[in-house]
Amino acid sequence: MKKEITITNVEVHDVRFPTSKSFIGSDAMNADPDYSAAYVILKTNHPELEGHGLTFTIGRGNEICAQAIKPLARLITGKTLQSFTANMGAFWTMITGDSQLRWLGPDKGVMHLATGAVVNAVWDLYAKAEGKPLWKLLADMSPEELVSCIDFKYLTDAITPEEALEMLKEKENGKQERIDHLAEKGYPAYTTSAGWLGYTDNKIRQLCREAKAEGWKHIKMKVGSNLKDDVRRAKIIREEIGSDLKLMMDANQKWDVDEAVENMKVLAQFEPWWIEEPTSPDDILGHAKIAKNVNPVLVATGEHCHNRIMFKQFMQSNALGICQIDSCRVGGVNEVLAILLMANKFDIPVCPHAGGVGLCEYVQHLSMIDYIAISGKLENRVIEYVDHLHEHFEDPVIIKNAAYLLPKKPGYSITMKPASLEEYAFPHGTAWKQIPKK
Ligand SMILES: C[C@H](O)[C@@H](O)CC(=O)C(=O)O
Ligand SMILES: [Mg+2]
Repeated sequence: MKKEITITNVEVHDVRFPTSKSFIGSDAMNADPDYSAAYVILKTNHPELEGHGLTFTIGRGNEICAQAIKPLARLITGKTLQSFTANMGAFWTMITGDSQLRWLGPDKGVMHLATGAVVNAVWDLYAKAEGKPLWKLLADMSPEELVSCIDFKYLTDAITPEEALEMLKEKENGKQERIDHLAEKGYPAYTTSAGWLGYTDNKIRQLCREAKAEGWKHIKMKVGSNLKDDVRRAKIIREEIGSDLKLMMDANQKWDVDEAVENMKVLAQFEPWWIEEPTSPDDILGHAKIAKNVNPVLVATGEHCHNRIMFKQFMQSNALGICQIDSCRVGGVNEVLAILLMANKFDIPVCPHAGGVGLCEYVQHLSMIDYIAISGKLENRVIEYVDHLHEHFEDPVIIKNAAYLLPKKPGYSITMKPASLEEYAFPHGTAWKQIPKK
């Protein structure tokens, strides 16, 4: 990075897509989500260079996230990008450690969602300034540089910086081969788009048939409405996809612990690979109990896991068989790196959450860096794919043969088209003009 880059202003946009109209994204808890983004643009002293980031919400409440970004914006406005990139770990500690804001967080709730948007926007700016896609920016870092991005506070009983360094050094060998592999084959993906809960049986049947014909090998369905419906829908899906394809189930926090175990005894006949969010995402011991009792079905969670410390406890207590990192539920790239390293230490596959707007664009970079530099593995790892709203991004994901292709353009792939930002601005964008506000 040759020129000095100063963040001169932070724009915040409340962007919402009326996905609830067609039940896109619907599940047992979220019957009518409007996929939304509290969206940040970092303006700099170089008009052609901006950092973009978002945090995902599902409609009402997006404005609260947008508001929460504003006090964080104060912490970075007027500062140079170089003052952050000189020590990305210190940057992250500064953003999450403000002595007056920290009563609202840190590491949880709206403040942490807002943190994810701002931190990711800084990483996007960093990657763009270096002319590299985010995965490449990270892949080009030395093990020491990667470790220095992470705040290990509260984690050292599970992983120390020294252990993390060792792990990363071990994976230095073979990095280029893994990049070449991704360039040729892409990173395996699964689809959630066939099984939203609000879809009719016929629609699910049709979408599963299409997904199989398109070459998808893994399909996720929503469960948790009521057991009879779950069984009927699972039967339809298995009829369409046969027994070779992997089926995953997502209850979106619907059940109590014992109810989850009982329901999974019935749903086990459909041979799900995992049951996702079977109960409250905060109930670590509950997940451990479920995991013990539904084995060999794995328990997956993470899209509502607030922070690295909770992930640590899920891993330490065998409560998690699949780790579903979320790119902006936690505080952005720095915190995700910590979670990826812990998952590697506990030998837990990472299959990121991407059911939302922009999440596929984000998480492809995270899984790719996991493969290239951290776990070095693809076995039992798939990135979620939802087939919605990619047309609003400048550098949308590309899926071929049920795999994400390696992103090539500089940045974190999260820049939305200006026309989309305008059209879907809430509440005054043209897309919202004819729609009654809920
Ligand atoms: C409300 C979202 O669509 C949610 O259902 C996504 C999700 O659980 C997933 O992608 O997994
Ligand atoms: Mg889910």
